[in-house]
Amino acid sequence: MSDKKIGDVILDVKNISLSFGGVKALTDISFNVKEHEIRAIIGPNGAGKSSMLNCINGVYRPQVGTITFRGQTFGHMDSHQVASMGIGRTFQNLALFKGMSVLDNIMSGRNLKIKSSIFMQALRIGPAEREEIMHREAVERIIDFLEIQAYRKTPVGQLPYGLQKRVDLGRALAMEPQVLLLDEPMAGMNVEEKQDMCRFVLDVNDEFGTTVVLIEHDMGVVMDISDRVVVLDYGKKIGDGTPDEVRNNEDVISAYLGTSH
Ligand SMILES: Nc1ncnc2c1ncn2[C@@H]1O[C@H](COP(=O)(O)OP(=O)(O)OP(=O)(O)O)[C@@H](O)[C@H]1O
Repeated sequence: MSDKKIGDVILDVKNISLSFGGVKALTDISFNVKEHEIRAIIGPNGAGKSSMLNCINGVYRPQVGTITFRGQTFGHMDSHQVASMGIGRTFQNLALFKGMSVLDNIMSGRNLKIKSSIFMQALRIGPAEREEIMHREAVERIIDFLEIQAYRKTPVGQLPYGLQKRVDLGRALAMEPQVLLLDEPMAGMNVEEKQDMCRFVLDVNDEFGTTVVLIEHDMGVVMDISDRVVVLDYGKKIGDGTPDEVRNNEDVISAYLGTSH
């Protein structure tokens, strides 16, 4: 990859195990993510990728293990706490407000940052008014950055799928996360949409310095944009390293790259 500066460990996943009844979704998974890195999690269907992301973002509660984010260790936190700490996410299945405009959807991502009371907001008085202007400016910057100015007022449900995914990214960026979790950001996209999304992920990483953790099935994309890759298979970690190291790992080749993915 480029000569960008990778920092210290920002997110440290240690010995995570997660079961659903008798199904072991994750067994003793450890890996870390360094500041400013693009870190991919790959693996065949059912390998445990989404489960891993959902442990980090507080949706699932692992039975064993810890996650340390910027020096703070937790076994489990709820999604709201995780988001407040600076871990943002996009969703595999879009969870946007389809009837609302692009602008309002991205604005909704700033909820965590809004400090004034609902009462002051409703009356638009004093600090609430100044705050609204500030949030609005931040959202407009994101809209410019993602090149969706032309659709600012368009209801999200009327946009093509690739643009909806871009709005989803915009909403996650609106909370100014330090770490961004992307669950299959290019799934269902055509080649051109994938290229655009790749460019935006790289730009977010480069221009905002945001650390990115992504699950992605498209191996070309993963190998192109990731600094390091962790590979899961049947809930276990079978590989961890640079794209080249992972590409040449025998276990990975037989478990994953040899399949039809
Ligand atoms: N909420 C749940 N309840 C029960 N089993 C679950 C749940 N979530 C995941 N699992 C099981 O845990 C295992 C790992 O699933 P997970 O969705 O994390 O894999 P994945 O690698 O993300 O797969 P895919 O690539 O198909 O999205 C699977 O056997 C799955 O059936």
